[in-house]
Amino acid sequence: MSHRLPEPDPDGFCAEAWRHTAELQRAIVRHPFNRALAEGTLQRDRFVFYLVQDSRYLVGFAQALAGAAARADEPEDAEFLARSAHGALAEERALHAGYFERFGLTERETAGIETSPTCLAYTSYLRASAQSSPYPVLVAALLPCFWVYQHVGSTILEETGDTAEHPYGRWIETYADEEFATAVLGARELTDRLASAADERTRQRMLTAFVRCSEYEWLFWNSAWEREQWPTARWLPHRGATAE
Ligand SMILES: Cc1ncc(C[n+]2csc(CCO)c2C)c(N)n1
Repeated sequence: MSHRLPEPDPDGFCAEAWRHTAELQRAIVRHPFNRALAEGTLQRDRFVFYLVQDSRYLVGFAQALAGAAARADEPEDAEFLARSAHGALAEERALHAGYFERFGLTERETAGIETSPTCLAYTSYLRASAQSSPYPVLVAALLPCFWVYQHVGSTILEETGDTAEHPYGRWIETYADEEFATAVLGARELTDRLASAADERTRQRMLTAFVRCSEYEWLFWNSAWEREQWPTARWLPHRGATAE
């Protein structure tokens, strides 16, 4: 079942951030990668590239969430952030046990796929935010990961309807399910609350972080569509994949 989210508080940060990125959010849903994913015509190697990058992304994202949990003022917020960090790592494990196995992906094949420039840039931005941005700015950087995915997942699910026979059904279900929708609402509520207590400069920085990470979400799908490589790789001996 699809779970469309209720609209955010119209006077809050989230409503403003979504309005600000509305065109980009539409472009994300309409990106050829997501069109092909919805239609079930996405080529295996594009999806494999995406899965491998995503499993690396999830580890970095979980580290940034754990950093946010360590900095939260309220125990409930720390619990939410730590639970989300656990969720991201559980998702990474599930990718391995589920899709990696289903697509017959061996360690050798995945190790041969270099972490892409986009994946490294996005995770590096999140890790750097966890280290040196004010806590509200870090939370705003983490929000697109929740919200943009839920938006894409629920929009695709509305188009596909029944996912039982869909080759990417499990992926679609994960990001359109109810538990995940609850997590998105939690992330939005936290972000709105921090923004309403923040000064104008911090709020501006929150918006900048939200926009940047929404851009990285687009870049992430685009990099899988194009199977983005390091243009410099041709001058280097073949490297096995590393975390960095
Ligand atoms: C590039 C990229 N962006 C967002 C997600 C979605 N996501 C991953 S973990 C998590 C929250 C914790 O369960 C969310 C929303 C993804 N998989 N890959």
